[in-house]
Amino acid sequence: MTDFRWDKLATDGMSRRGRLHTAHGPVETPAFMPVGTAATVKAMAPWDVAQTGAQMVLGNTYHLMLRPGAERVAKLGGLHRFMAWDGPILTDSGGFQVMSLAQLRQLDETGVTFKSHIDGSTHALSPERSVEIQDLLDADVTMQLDECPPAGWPHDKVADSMRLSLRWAERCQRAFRERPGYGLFGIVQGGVYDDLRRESARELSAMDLPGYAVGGLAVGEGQAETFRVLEVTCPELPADKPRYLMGVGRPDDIVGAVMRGIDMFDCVLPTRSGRTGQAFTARGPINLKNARHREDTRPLDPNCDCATCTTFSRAYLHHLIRSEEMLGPMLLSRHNVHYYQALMAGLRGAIERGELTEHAQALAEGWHAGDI
Ligand SMILES: Nc1ccc2nc(N)nc(O)c2c1
Ligand SMILES: [Zn+2]
Repeated sequence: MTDFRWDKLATDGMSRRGRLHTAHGPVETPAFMPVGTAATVKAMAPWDVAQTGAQMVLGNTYHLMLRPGAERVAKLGGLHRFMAWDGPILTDSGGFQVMSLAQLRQLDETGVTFKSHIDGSTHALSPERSVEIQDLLDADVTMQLDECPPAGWPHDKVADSMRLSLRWAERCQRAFRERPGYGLFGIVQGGVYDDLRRESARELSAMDLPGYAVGGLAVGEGQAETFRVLEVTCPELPADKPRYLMGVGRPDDIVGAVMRGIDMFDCVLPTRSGRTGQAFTARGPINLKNARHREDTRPLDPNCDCATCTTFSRAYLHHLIRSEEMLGPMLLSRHNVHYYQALMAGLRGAIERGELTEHAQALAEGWHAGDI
């Protein structure tokens, strides 16, 4: 059984090309993890997800503890067998989802209690219970339970929240069941306050965890602030451990974050926007709902070799989305996740060649050129 570790293979400025080794296989970094919230990457079968080149997917403690239940998933053989994904899985710890989805939630030192958004039943999530749930799910990467302060909170409230998350990190580390190939990641908090970000990163670094996430971003602060926080935070994290920016983002967000030292990403954007007809292409995003596509026989993205782009015309995709046919979200989700994986593969190659700056420039020119 392999030990959980991240190998740094090359660097280019602040960016790194690496490889994460987990119980369920390797992950080339920089990596994008499609979000599989309720044990499915929405509208995609696991073989579709694998075909995009994705190696690791994300699951959610919050959703799975409510339905079908963590003990039930364990009884059914764990999340890998349940959803037929035999690659690595990272699960978020639930705190963020509770604050954004649950009703009547109460957060205090012990953890968070809340009512299910599904049936109103009451649940409690402590650092220990969150780690236990992620163990029951058999997640390769467990995320600490944390609090994600909403954008706009004042310094003193963010400081209290960040220090609570640090105490929860300690409790998660004590509760985590060490076994080869599995790791617990800490989550840096601190809002947009440099001093708090540095304190959180330094305290978590001292815990010598196998990986570090940067949380509390992608909450509406805007790209410039996101990048500024990364410029403050990443240098405070161990150079030989993977860094995961949670909930990010658009393609240009990802490129900028890789250039500032981030190795792992997850975001609902490629799947969620795919379901509404938005497609990411080398010439920027396009919306297939737009009437201009209704007789366009060209592929979605001539630079893309995915099954959607090599089989169907924009006219057909426009028809599917307009008709609200199930195949529309399926085909666009596949293309978008494929596009994100191709973006990551391009970034990995550019870092290996020491050409990330030029590569990022070329990508930005394409996106700004706009659709033809
Ligand atoms: N933008 C995000 C997305 C997911 C998060 N998950 C956790 N656990 N913590 C955060 O701060 C997050 C932020
Ligand atoms: Zn495509």
